[in-house]
Amino acid sequence: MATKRSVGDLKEADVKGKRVFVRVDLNVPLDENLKVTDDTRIRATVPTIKYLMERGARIILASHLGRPKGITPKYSLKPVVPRLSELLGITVEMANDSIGEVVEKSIAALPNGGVVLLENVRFYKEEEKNDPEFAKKLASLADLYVNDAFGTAHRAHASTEGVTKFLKPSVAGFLMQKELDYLVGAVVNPKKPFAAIVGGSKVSSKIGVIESLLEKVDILILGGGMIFTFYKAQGYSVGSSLVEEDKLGLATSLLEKAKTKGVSLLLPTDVVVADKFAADADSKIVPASGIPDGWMGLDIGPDSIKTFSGTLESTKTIIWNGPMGVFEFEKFAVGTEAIAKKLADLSGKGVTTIIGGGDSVAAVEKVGLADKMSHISTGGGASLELLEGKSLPGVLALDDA
Ligand SMILES: Nc1ncnc2c1ncn2[C@@H]1O[C@H](COP(=O)(O)OP(=O)(O)O)[C@@H](O)[C@H]1O
Ligand SMILES: O=C(OP(=O)(O)O)[C@H](O)COP(=O)(O)O
Repeated sequence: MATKRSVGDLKEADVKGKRVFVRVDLNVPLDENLKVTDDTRIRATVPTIKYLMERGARIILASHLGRPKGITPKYSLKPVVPRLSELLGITVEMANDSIGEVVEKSIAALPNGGVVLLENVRFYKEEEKNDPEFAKKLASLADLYVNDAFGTAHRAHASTEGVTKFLKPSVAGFLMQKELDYLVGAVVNPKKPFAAIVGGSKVSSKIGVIESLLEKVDILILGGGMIFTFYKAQGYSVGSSLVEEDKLGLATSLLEKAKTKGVSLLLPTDVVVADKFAADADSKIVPASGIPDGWMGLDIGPDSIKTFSGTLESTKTIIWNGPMGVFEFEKFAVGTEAIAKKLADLSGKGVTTIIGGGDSVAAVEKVGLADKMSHISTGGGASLELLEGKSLPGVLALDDA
């Protein structure tokens, strides 16, 4: 496994009275009223923050939320503050920016053990560009750097990678360490047969991962928004379903590669289609090859659930990232919930089950099955890239142990 695990240890850092910049992943799902619908990622940040609070550090939290283009109020991190404050037992202060004078003033006023949350770092385009000037500005806010954002460790951005060039020491937080310890162990030498289930909506960033997954897994099950690019590549009509037109060639070559490698690549054979993207849409079940014009696929159908469940029976390790459908709408949550139940059931029979990703974990939490799984990971894309054998830039950038 290329990703290093022996990263600098937070326990060796002297933090009393120091300004500690902690990159966390608070990219949580919000509903239309901007209410947090799953707090897994917030809870996961608590051990590192509490540890620093107890040792008198002055804590500066930074995160992104969503994929905003410039300053966008609906992607503010403000909705996270009440739950975070409750979990930490203090009032977390919210800054209105992530760099600059206002932020510097809030930090100067922070008492030992105090916590300030910076506004969404992606409100600056420089964050995703990993702009060195922006990274320098972030670095200037603090005396040391802790990366606890495992969910964003596969992104080489200013607050996950660039900042470490200007702020030392740069060490891993407890969540980062825990995720690496578990996932590297579980995927380097998985018990076989090994299956990956990939769905969700981040098609363009995850379809590329499939190529490497075909080298690692025995079974690959696809669902969610991922499938329509594969259908279209096979000449099926997909109505108004989510399709990445520029990935049709890649989809065709992946189907070929799976055959050559002897990997069972399973696509749903039936889908639940909707006449609009809404909770109260009209819906019907159609064969995968027959999505009518004007309809969009929002869930996998009952035959697919049956086939997927049967196939998973034979496995010893399963990693799942990306919901099977738009589970936020009850009507289209059936496939995701059925797969969650299947994995919980297999977990009880000794199969290693790993669920990763903000929305996938939210779906499993929603049906109350999270504690039945072997490992709940705060990273979807990050855990898939680890599985591919890739180095995670956010981890590579940290000091060596
Ligand atoms: N068929 C589909 N069409 C559009 N969106 C979908 C479809 N199936 C699932 N999704 C959406 O995918 C989103 C989660 O995708 P993603 O971010 O890739 O997962 P994760 O956060 O678990 O990594 C969910 O909000 C869900 O509604
Ligand atoms: O939610 C995340 O990734 P995930 O959906 O793959 O788990 C991370 O916060 C990274 O977000 P990004 O994929 O917008 O860089």
